[in-house]
Amino acid sequence: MLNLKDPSLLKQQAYVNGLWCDADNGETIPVTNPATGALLGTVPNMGAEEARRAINGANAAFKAWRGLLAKERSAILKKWFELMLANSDDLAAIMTAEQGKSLTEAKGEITYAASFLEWFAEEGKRIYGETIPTPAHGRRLMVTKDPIGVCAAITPWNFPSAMITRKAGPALAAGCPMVLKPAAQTPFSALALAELAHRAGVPSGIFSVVTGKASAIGGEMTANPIVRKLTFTGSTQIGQLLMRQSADTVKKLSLELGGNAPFIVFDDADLDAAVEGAMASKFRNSGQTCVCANRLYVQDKVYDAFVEKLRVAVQKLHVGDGSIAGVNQGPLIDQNAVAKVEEHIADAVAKGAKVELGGKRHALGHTFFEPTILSGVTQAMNVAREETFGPLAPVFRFHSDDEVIAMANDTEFGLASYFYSRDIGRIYKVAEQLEYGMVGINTGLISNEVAPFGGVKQSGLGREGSRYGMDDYLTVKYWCVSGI
Ligand SMILES: NC(=O)c1ccc[n+]([C@@H]2O[C@H](COP(=O)([O-])OP(=O)(O)OC[C@H]3O[C@@H](n4cnc5c(N)ncnc54)[C@H](O)[C@@H]3O)[C@@H](O)[C@H]2O)c1
Ligand SMILES: O=C[C@H](O)CS(=O)(=O)O
Repeated sequence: MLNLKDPSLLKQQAYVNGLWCDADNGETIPVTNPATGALLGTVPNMGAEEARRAINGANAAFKAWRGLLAKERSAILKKWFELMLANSDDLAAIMTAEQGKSLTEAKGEITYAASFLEWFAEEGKRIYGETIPTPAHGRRLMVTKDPIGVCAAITPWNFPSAMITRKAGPALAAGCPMVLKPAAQTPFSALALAELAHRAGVPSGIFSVVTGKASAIGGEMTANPIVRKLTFTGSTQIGQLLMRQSADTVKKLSLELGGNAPFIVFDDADLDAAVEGAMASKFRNSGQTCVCANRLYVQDKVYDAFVEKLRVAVQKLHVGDGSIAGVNQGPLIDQNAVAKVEEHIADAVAKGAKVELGGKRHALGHTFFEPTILSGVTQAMNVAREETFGPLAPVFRFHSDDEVIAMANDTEFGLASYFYSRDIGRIYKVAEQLEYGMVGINTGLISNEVAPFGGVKQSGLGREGSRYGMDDYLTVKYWCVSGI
């Protein structure tokens, strides 16, 4: 078992309407450590009935929560933020155990996750309306912004804490209750957040965590008319399903979906900086992030030098159990994830790519995989069209700016993109032509709480973080006052 400073943070029950509880039928689902396969514990295998109970509890608590002053909600969110930081070692240990990322990355995620609570604790106090110059005598026009109502959230396993607070922060700051279904692989991080929310004074029903049958819980969330907003982070495929399921009750949707990020290195780039950025973008969380560089495009004049520098850097990565000091590449989440990486490598090699480094399952076994570099990669290969979600760096060669912009945009995804150049004219031209929600220029790390995170095309709808992130939890009300 985990060696926590506060063992009470490891919860094996769901948190519904302020109470820790089991599934109605007593069923549980196991949670395992991907690095060892060891059983960490279990959580309730809940379904539609328990989800409905949480939604009803959220609805019952909504009026009082929205009735608080923004600064009163802010104080509770700030307390939650402080408790996350005060318990960051335990929260990180729980995350590393159930998700696999290194303790260093896990602690970084806790800080990142907590920053959304701090940010929206303040943003919630700045939800301004406006007056509109009247078009008619005797009338006054104005706009107020109101909390949208009960929100449902469904989150992925790769960032088990940040993907939750990036939703709960703005929702609660706006005055909305939230019912969350976390990923089955990483429920303990979500339940620890619920415990800290309780300690911070978040009232019963305002933040509930329902664990268990995804399709049953999601089915209730999408069909129940009390839920006015669904916010989802995960694959495009599931996002599309939830969008269809939400149509009958016309819910407001935030969708943070899949990516296929291009990482472009022009011949005028600082190559050492480009390699550093590629390492940060590609191998963070062992390549299991939605904004990972999925395709590395390098201009032909610097192609060989870049591949060699990248090889040197990748060789320094340390694969192992994320709880061990010095490890920076943990296991993949499951065997399906390993199979995806293997399939992308096999397909690329069969179509002419070369394995420059790695290329196979790691000697450690389980779901560990060798950090891998492929050269000679082309648009004809599956890795050019599909999100790998693993430690695979496929390097494509290109000749002209127009050619690489066309290749970079040749995808249904549009989340993150990156490029390295020191030519200001090229920087503006390329950034303006890339069809993505986010563009990293001379950097491989772009995520923070103050900037609008999100994509275009089939990478999603809406933005999270920043001042834009609050809009997704508000409705606009137009007042037309006559008889003045
Ligand atoms: N855009 C972003 O901010 C972002 C962030 C993280 C991950 N992602 C994407 O998420 C994917 C990897 O995460 P994942 O494997 O957890 O994705 P996933 O879509 O398989 O699962 C995401 C969540 O949806 C739930 N789910 C699955 N089927 C469901 C159903 N029928 N009804 C309701 N809920 C259901 C899962 O239990 C999980 O909680 C990748 O595509 C990645 O790009 C995107
Ligand atoms: O994987 C998706 C996350 O949004 C990654 S990030 O930490 O927000 O960049």
